[in-house]
Amino acid sequence: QGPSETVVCATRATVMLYDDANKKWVTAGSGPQVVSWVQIYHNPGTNTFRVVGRKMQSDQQVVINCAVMKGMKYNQATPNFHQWRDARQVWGLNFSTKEDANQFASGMLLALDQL
Ligand SMILES: CC(=O)N[C@@H](Cc1ccccc1Cl)C(=O)N1CC[C@@H]2C=C[C@H]3CC[C@@H](C(=O)N4CC[C@@H]5C=C[C@H]6CC[C@@H](C(=O)O)N6C(=O)[C@H]54)N3C(=O)[C@H]21
Repeated sequence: QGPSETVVCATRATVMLYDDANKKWVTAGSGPQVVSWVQIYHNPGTNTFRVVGRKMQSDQQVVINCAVMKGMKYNQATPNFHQWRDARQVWGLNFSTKEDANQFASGMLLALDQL
């Protein structure tokens, strides 16, 4: 979180990427598939939002750092798996509970609404 950023929401999720070449979902980041702490940051100065996720393990590896684009479609494919496209790839968040999923979705929809 930068100095001028506030946290819109924060949940646990496994961050995934769709590997178009091999037509399969892969977990983002290197090493073992662990749950990440995924937050949406808001920079009120520029009115921009970004999704930042860090593995909940010792190295806190950043596995996603992606801008929320105006007009982006946030697809709630299932109650526990939500996805969206950015310019280059498709991101997926696999939530352990519907509550976590709903928490994140409401933060994302709020962000999209403010852009
Ligand atoms: C028009 C458009 O871009 N369409 C996108 C969706 C979209 C629409 C509108 C705006 C943005 C986006 Cl993103 C699109 O169709 N895409 C995005 C890439 C994704 C890839 C595969 C196929 C395989 C079937 C489906 C899928 O992924 N699905 C089903 C639930 C299922 C749930 C869990 C995740 C977890 C890992 C994998 C699994 O279970 O092993 N998995 C799944 O298997 C998960 N799908 C999709 O979903 C595909």
